Amino acid sequence: MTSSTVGGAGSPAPITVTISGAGGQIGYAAMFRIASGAMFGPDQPVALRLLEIPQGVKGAEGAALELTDCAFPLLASVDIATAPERGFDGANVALLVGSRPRTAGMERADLLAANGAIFGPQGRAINDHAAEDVRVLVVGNPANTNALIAQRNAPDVPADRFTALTRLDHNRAVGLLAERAGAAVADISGVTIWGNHSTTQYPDLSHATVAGRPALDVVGAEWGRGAYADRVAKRGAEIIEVRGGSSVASAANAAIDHVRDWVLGTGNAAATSGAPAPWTSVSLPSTGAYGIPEDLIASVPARSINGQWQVVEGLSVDEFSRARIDASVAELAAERDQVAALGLI
Ligand SMILES: NC(=O)C1=CN([C@@H]2O[C@H](COP(=O)(O)OP(=O)(O)OC[C@H]3O[C@@H](n4cnc5c(N)ncnc54)[C@H](O)[C@@H]3O)[C@@H](O)[C@H]2O)C=CC1
Ligand SMILES: O=C([O-])CC(=O)C(=O)O
Repeated sequence: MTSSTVGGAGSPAPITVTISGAGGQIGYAAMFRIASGAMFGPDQPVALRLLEIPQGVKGAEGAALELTDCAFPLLASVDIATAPERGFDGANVALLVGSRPRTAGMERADLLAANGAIFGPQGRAINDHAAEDVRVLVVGNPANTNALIAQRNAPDVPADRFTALTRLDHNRAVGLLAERAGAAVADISGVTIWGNHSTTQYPDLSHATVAGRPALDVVGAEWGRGAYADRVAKRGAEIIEVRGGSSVASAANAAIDHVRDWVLGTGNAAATSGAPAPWTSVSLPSTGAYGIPEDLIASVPARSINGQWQVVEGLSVDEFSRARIDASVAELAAERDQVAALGLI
């Protein structure tokens, strides 16, 4: 709908980013940063596709007007769509943010059915219309199972292009650890979020370090495996209680971090230098690593190398961690069984 042209001769072709639920809060918080270059860097133009349902279109239209008013040099075009087929046409990156929130008295099966009605058709539209290199990040809850539904409805797209957001949980875990340890965020590494983006997730400090020292020694295992892990897992509810609304800017920031690291890489330099690369947490279709069944989309430690997520394998898992990982994976398996029973996958 609005349109401008970027760059001159030699400028790379724009990357098309589709945001579903673009008229909502996270979409609004994400799109200006994406248009400013936060996702792909200062030399890469972007084309934005804003996908909404009719009730949400006004929000997307208003945001598009403001995008024009920002005069972002990297923003090649903005289009608004209500049909997924058009919204995902040629998409290189798909951020699936719009979903059906749980309302009072709603059963989990009703929630999964309502989301199946969104993520099934969106998966099919991605399958049929997105660019060959499409990368999908599901933000809308229940994110892991919504990603599984979309993936199963897109049989022609490589399965590992479907991911769900646990980077927000990861960033929360890093931020809260740095705060407790009195350390800089840059001094923290080796944190992992395992399992589901839900309160069963396991924020794991077993391999984390603070300025090179084992994190569980720095903060104490009792706190690190107790109150801390609990607070990370329930941080979403804490934000809702304090703010009176769910996380928005931090969720948009995490989605941008996830896609930026996926496309630009977390470990390219280390892969060639032989130095250990930092990892992050990503909900990926399981490779079977760490005993996670292969048909689940579960959070694991991962690095992106040459544009592909690779699970960090071979980390030791003690009895405590095993039980916590298994509990969250069991919840994912139960969600998978429910959507399978509903015929959604
Ligand atoms: N994975 C994560 O870490 C996090 C996930 N979330 C989830 O992200 C989702 C979005 O959150 P907000 O932006 O705050 O919600 P919001 O309610 O402000 O926006 C959602 C938008 O999605 C649109 N929408 C609904 N169905 C759609 C469809 N079929 N196609 C296109 N658009 C559709 C709505 O019209 C609305 O504008 C929620 O499910 C929330 O629970 C939120 C924070 C963190
Ligand atoms: O519970 C919500 O809707 C928001 C959410 O996922 C989070 O903050 O982690």
